[in-house]
Amino acid sequence: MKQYINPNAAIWHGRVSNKYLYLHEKVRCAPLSEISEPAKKSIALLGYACDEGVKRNQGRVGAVKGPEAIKNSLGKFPNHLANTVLLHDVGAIVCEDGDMEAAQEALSKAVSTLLEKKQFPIILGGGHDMAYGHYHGIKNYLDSKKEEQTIGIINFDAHFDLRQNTHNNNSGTPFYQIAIESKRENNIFNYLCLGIRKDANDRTLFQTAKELDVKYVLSDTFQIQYLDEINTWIDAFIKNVDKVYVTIDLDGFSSAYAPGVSAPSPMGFTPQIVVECLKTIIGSGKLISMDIAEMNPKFDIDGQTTKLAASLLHHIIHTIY
Ligand SMILES: N=CN[C@@H](CCC(=O)O)C(=O)O
Ligand SMILES: [Mn+2]
Ligand SMILES: [Mn+2]
Repeated sequence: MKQYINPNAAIWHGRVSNKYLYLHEKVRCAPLSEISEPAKKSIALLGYACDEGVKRNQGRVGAVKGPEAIKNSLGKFPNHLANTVLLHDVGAIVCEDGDMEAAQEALSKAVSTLLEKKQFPIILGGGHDMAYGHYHGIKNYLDSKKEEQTIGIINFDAHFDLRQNTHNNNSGTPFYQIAIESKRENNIFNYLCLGIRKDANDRTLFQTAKELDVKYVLSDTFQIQYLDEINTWIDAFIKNVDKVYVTIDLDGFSSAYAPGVSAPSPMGFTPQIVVECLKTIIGSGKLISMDIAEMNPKFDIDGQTTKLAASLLHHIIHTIY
């Protein structure tokens, strides 16, 4: 596959214990083609090293280096996974000659392959255009089972990413593209956004969200003191779908926590509320795949954003299994 690179073992390093105390000691680097159906539970980390969508959306580029930065940070974290749980680095999807659509297509195929091989995929980006490829990978996998399973998308984000793709596809259009395709195929578009900023989405985006029956929680309500209510909304959303795809756009976090993104949010949400919501979502047993988007090391300060992304990952991998 032209848009794919093998894992780079050199990025996994840290304290050496020789007792698997650290995740860089636990992780196994394996190209996608070498992943086989595991006897045990297995997590696969795949990069989406592409910021072409951010560039097309007039954003600040740099997210192409996001996946490696997150993996490198995660490697230094302690490993509390059971020996029976496997953790793989399966490399990254890359964008050749600005062909973002080919990268999305390659991502879609890679996600389907991982699900087919009974892995829990975690995709690390990269621009949020990866959501389009990621969603299709899940959908194609589920459709191949002919069980007509429905997918609910839960997006932690300051932005709807429902821009119309009249001029081009980019990091601001993935959920609009999914919505239009769902409509064409007579499928319900199940989309819940948590942390939407009124000062970062114009009136037409709110109007599009209304027309598409998008459920959302504004950033001023997406706070820990409203957790019970938020959990009620999440539960109600999940009840209506068979599988859940979670996507976390790092630019939804306050820039106090996540300065290393293309479009920072000074008044964004906290890590605490996201972690609590993730517990609810994972507890539902319906989470099929997830990603972390928009990591941009070029604008990070003292590695805070990579460390936040790695902390979230650490929490997730230790909660799902
Ligand atoms: N993926 C990000 N999308 C945002 C970017 C906002 C910005 O550049 O300020 C959007 O298009 O709304
Ligand atoms: Mn965003
Ligand atoms: Mn986004």
